[in-house]
Amino acid sequence: MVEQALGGVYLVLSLLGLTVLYLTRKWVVVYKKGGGGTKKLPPSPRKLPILGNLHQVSDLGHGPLELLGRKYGPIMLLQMGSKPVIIVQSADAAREIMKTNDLLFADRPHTVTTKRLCYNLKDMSVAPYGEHWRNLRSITTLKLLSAKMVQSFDFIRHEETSLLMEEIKNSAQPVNLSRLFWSLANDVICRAVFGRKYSSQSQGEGGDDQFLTLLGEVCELFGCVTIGEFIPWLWWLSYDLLDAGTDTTSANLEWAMAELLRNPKVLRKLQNEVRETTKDKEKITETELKQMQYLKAVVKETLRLHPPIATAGRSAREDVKVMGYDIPRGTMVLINNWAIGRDPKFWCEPDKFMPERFLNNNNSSMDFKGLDFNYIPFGAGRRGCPGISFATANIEHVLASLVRNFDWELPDGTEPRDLDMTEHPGTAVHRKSPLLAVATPTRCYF
Ligand code: HEM
Repeated sequence: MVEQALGGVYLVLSLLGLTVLYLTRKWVVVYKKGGGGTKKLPPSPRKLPILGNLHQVSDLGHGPLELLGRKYGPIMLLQMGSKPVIIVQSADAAREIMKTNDLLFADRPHTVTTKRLCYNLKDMSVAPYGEHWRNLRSITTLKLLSAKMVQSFDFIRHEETSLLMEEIKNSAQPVNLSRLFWSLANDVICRAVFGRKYSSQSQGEGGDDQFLTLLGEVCELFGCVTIGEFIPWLWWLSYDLLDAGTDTTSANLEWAMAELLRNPKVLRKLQNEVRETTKDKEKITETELKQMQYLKAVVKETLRLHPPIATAGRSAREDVKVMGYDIPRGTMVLINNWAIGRDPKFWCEPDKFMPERFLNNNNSSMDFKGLDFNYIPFGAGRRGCPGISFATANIEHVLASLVRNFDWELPDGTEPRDLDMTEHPGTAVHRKSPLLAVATPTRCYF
């Protein structure tokens, strides 16, 4: 009996050993074939058979990756089960991917889920580089999200922001800003895309929540990752313009208000600028927003510390060398915007919220165009975000209105330094706990 049991264990162990040998050999083949000689691969933490590096970074979150990068350098190779993934965490390495070799990295990685839910990769954000993607991209940048079009949505931003102000004024305090921002961002984008909104607020206009329920269900489906689809950043790729606009914008507003509540001096400085610039005006228009340099610095600093898309994904279209290392065709590449925005080699006191850093001479010309690779919250190159103007117009308008019309404080006497800033990665990186704040309307309320 005992002998039989031991025999069984021996058999299982042997089979396991053979599987390990086979799989390990397979990975080696992936990385050695095609070039003739041995390839020079980026440094990599020690791997386990079958699992590779899965046990070290189970979900490829931006924080754990940054920690690992401190040991293995700005470009490293992780073996996530059977998938090799290159992690890029410095401005120099990002420049080589998104500028020097932009065309060779103009594909997105995809999974079974993205293929199924994105019309077999017909959606612009996941479409492979080629004619179909180029057509969608030019329609989007030249028509849907052109500067002229974004300007034409001005009235939508005004109406929706005024509704938000009214809701905050009439709500029981404290207000749940996280919920309000999500609903506002979704209403603005739905009105721009479909000409109507779908939140319960619009029930009287024949609106219903079915659409939002469907959107929620799609989010859930993307949340159900299968083995081999371990990469959280891919979730945001799922929804066309709709979710790209809603989730990122609301996350940014949430973090901006959280940082302002945590830094009352910054909040006061911003309020002074906004109130001074708009003191004779009824509405905040583009003209006033253009003059608000501190507001722009607050938005930039929020996107540096809390980029909603913390890691941007690309895929190598051909064998290519980056920083002297060989990257085989088809390899997935993750660019950690979050780590780059906090790199102490470039940013002094990187974890501190200091909008002033964007007003000083060295950084004042930094914008979102992806020309300076120390700061790429919207990505860069051919696949860089086409929604920059749409997003910033919305964010600046809402933030200016919030600090102009209300004084803000944390509920229940919470000290600013005690505000919980834990992140909750998902489609976009939001706060873990909803942001609650007490709003007191000011004399200049409109
Ligand atoms: C704060 C707001 C936003 C941030 C931080 C953001 C960030 C990003 C990033 C990092 C990428 C990947 C870029 C790359 O690979 O180089 C991206 C792509 C994209 N974004 Fe945004 N985004 C924002 C808002 C928006 C809005 C409002 C829209 C549309 C209305 C939008 C539409 C898209 C689309 C369609 C892509 C995929 C582009 C392609 O693959 O060709 N985003 N975004």
